Amino acid sequence: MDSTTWLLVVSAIVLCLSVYYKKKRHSFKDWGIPQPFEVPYLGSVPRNLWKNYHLSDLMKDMYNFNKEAKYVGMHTFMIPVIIITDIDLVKTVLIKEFDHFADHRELGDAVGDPLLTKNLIAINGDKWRELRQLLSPAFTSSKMKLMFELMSDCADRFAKSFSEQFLKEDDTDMKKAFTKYTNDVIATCAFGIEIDSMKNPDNEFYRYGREVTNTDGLAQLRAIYKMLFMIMFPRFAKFIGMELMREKISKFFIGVIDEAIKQRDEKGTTRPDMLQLMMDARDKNSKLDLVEMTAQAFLFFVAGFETASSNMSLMAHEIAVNPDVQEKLHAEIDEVSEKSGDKVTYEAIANMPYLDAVFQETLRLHPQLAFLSRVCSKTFELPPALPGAKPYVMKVGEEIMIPVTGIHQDPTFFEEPTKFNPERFLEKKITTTGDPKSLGFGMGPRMCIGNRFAILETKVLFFYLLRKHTLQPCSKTCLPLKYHKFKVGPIPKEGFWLRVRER
Ligand code: HEM
Repeated sequence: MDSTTWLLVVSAIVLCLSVYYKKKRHSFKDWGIPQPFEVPYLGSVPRNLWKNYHLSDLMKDMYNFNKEAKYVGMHTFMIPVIIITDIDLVKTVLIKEFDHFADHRELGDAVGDPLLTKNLIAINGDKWRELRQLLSPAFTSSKMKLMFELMSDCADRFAKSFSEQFLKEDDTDMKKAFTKYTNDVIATCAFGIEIDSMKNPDNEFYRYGREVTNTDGLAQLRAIYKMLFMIMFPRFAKFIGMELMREKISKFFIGVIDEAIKQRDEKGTTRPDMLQLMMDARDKNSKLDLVEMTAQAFLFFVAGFETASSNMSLMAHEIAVNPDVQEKLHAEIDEVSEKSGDKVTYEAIANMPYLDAVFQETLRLHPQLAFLSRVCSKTFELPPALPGAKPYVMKVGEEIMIPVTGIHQDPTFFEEPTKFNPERFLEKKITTTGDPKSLGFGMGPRMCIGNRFAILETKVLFFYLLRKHTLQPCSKTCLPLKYHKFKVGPIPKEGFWLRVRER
């Protein structure tokens, strides 16, 4: 081909692409919805790739893009998204009008693995309502009280191994250590299996847990883009055999649950764990089959393993770099320890206001999810984005996001928002449930079902850990803390390193 032909071909391609783009992209501006500059076809995604820009920075920018607006618009690649920035409207979509925004984006047919598509977070509509109702009794305070012993044993054992392994080290990889604890807690509470990952880090649970929640290098970013590709081009993804998780892993987890159920059914034994509660629900109305039970246990495993351990790492980091906070926490732990002796009780842990405030402040300053997401399930008219603009009618399938990091760092809600200050939660003006300014566990009927579980396992861990240890920054500690742009969660590039010393 000569150069003129090349030029014609390239121009024709560019023309086709721009006509297609104009036809497909959402014209937010026609509705008076503010929208920042975006790259054609990629939307706001590239912002996340240049400079040191983390997803939470994107959410802060979107929240602050137009302070007058109730919502703004952006695209994730070609998918249009409405970002809700008005706090009353946040409450409306998450609670008051929940029926219109009850769904999550589905992974679609391309993701064939039932463990990823049949779990609570992935399903919608009546199926979700039924399953949520069925699983909710497993997470009540009384059930947490029953599981407390299992957690407490793991925390006590973990703290002892922690001393043996890390007191002589100059620096300790805290996230790696905490995933061993969260792995053991969730294995015992969700799967009914007792493991000691500090002593035996080669167990399959721990190995597969690390694989499915891999946040090293570009692995996590690759997985997210793969997932978006599967959502946008499901048939092509299926055709080329794309998979999000190795089949071997899925088979392993189904095998574990199958074996545990068989053993309990045969021997007639019971155990105060999540599997037992699902088995009881199965016996009452037989709505849960083996794969569905495994899908739930698997989701609890992933959430418990990764989200909870990241949150613990951030809490440890803030405790280490804020000696005044650590001092107050030590004082509270010593007081409770004196009264309760070697083994702490559920009631004692539940009545530690400073420990609670440190947990809440960690989740405020470093929410695990930078945004909450909902898909419109019934047409809904949003009020005008700006005074004088038209109301926007959201259609079924359109997506909204709530920019959690933007809200959590808004100085009108939190004085000196970037400062780690647990005292603000001692005043009890803000609660983690039912307050649209505090969204670390989400809000409304679709909020985190495991929030009590996560709070309890974290508190009991820090009780046993800080009773005997002091946490200090070391040469590898990321200071000031900066999340790595390629990680989805709030994780620094170098990970979470601290020095641990005996008190
Ligand atoms: C500190 C640890 C954790 C944090 C910060 C966290 C946070 C969240 C958030 C923000 C959501 C979305 C809520 C929404 O969209 O409104 C969520 C959903 C969920 N979380 Fe957690 N989570 C944690 C630990 C856990 C644990 C330990 C479990 C299970 C044992 C769990 C199970 C779930 C489930 C099943 C959902 C989906 C609920 C639904 O769609 O109905 N989470 N979590």
